[in-house]
Amino acid sequence: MNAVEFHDVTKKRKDFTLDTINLTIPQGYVTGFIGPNGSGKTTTIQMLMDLLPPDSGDITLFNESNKNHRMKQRIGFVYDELYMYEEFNIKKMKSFIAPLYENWNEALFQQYLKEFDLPLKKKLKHFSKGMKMKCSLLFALAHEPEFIIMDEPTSGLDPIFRRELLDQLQELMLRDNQTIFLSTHITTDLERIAHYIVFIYKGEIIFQKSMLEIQEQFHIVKGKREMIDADTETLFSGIKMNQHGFTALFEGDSTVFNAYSDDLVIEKASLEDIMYFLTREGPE
Ligand SMILES: Nc1ncnc2c1ncn2[C@@H]1O[C@H](COP(=O)(O)OP(=O)(O)OP(=O)(O)O)[C@@H](O)[C@H]1O
Repeated sequence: MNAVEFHDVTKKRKDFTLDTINLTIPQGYVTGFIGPNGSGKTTTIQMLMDLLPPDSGDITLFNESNKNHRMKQRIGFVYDELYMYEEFNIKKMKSFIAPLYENWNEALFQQYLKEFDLPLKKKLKHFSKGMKMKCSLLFALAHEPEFIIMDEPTSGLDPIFRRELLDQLQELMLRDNQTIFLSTHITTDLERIAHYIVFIYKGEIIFQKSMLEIQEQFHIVKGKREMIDADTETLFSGIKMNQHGFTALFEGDSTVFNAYSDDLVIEKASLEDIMYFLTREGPE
């Protein structure tokens, strides 16, 4: 079962097009959403949350249209922009938000408020970026959503809270059928908690794969310069040359290089490596 499905979704903006997006977010797993700046991650999430209408295509949430407002009860949305409520403090915000949710858990709210060390009566406009993110997280978690959507949740957080947040998310995953979709530039966070990765670049989904497939399929290969010619070049992505040799990304079964094991170094590629080499113009 998928928590979310995008079917042929297209959105044109001034200098940018999200082009025929098809993606799924499987229920019960953590899916990481990665891509360089300006690739379309926030635009995709805004459309998912029905904050921005697509030009064409359709989006379903738990097999129903994402325009169905009942679905919002089941979602916790975490992001760092709370500007609508800048004049509010947490106490006032709670008086507006809590009644909207059937599953509002006041005890959990109080527990997180204490854990996150947030002031109840300070205006949100005086909050730091990290405090805003924690505040967004507080409200998202307090209604016990079964699906949490996060747009760069760890970006403004100090390393200690970031790690605590990841532990918290891992704990939430132990709950039945919890689903998390999380956009981030901190790919090492995803290497710790994600089961699936969606990679978007220039408005196109480049791949959607499980972490297991990624670990098995992507390799960094290093070798001598003279090994790169018109034929071998096509095997690799983002070839990087220097005076000592080449480094490139290889996608596939690395046993094809077994006969060259004395001349090549082959390592597993990290998510950062994959992003870097797939978006590089090579060879150079
Ligand atoms: N309101 C808008 N009007 C027109 N273009 C926009 C608007 N918001 C975003 N864009 C453009 O859409 C493209 C994708 O932006 P988006 O914020 O979705 O990318 P992103 O992957 O989330 O980037 P980042 O990692 O930098 O947050 C960019 O080229 C951006 O300039």
